[in-house]
Amino acid sequence: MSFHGSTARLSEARRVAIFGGTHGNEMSGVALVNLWIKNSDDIQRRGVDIKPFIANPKAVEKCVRYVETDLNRAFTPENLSASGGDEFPYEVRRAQEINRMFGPKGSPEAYDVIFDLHNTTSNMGCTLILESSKDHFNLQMMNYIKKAISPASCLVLLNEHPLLKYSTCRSVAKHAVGLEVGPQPQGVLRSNIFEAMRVILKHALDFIELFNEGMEFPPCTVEVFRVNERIDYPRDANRNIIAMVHPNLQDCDWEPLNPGDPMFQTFDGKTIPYQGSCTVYPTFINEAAYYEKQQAFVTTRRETLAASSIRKA
Ligand SMILES: CC(=O)N[C@@H](CC(=O)O)C(=O)O
Ligand SMILES: [Zn+2]
Repeated sequence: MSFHGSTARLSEARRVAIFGGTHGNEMSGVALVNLWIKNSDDIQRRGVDIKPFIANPKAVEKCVRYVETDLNRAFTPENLSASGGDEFPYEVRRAQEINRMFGPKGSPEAYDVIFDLHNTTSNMGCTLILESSKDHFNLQMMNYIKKAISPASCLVLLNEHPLLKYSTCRSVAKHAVGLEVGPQPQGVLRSNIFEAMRVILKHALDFIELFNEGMEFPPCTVEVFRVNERIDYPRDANRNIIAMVHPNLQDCDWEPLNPGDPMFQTFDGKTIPYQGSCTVYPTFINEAAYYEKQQAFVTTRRETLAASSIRKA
């Protein structure tokens, strides 16, 4: 990235991938990517090579999140640099293959953008997930999408936490964009969720086309929700869950949770309040896939990021 005046000059985004089925039971991404593999009319853009791709075909076939280990946690430097083969879990071998096809991660040959399509059982609506607050291309894309879909809304989750960040499939690309749409049960297709995902992708690809054509995007600000803390369910000495998300919190993703507000409800009816020190914005509330990760929800803090003006180099 170089600066002329205050405009960042960035290389164009010629190679773009759309991943569905990173988790085999999140059906909107699976259906959209399979549709686009058959007929790519919707995703053609001038001057951009766009590849729709099923990331975890074995998990899709079985309609499970993963076969042996979570593919969206597998793109660690250790996994990607390991040599050998058969002794590794299927998803680790698949991560190495994806890294060869779309990476190598961190190299100049890597794909420019990877969109990774997910569904959540939480009531999160349309959420775009970023991994860096310093990626001005992605911040400008967020601003573009938010304006384009208005008055509908989509929120930006920033997962830049030193301990809570994980090694995603999309992190192979120079610009990683997660798209999380819910609520939708695992293994289920809902037309409204499918449609919301399709429309966001349409605007995202429009942004890339305009950028490649030389449009300058002026400075802007983007509201993001930065991942702050992971909250587990209350458990007994045997690690069994003893409470559920409180009815006042259930489905209230992105709404402020204040100290003292009800958070969990025990099986015998007692309320457990939130005891943090300030207002937070919970999300991924009661996500089905996160029971095994000991996570009832994640708290976020709202902040405003400044994006510099950008233009193709
Ligand atoms: C429900 C779900 O799978 N969420 C994604 C979020 C992401 O892509 O960062 C995950 O845990 O990998
Ligand atoms: Zn997922």
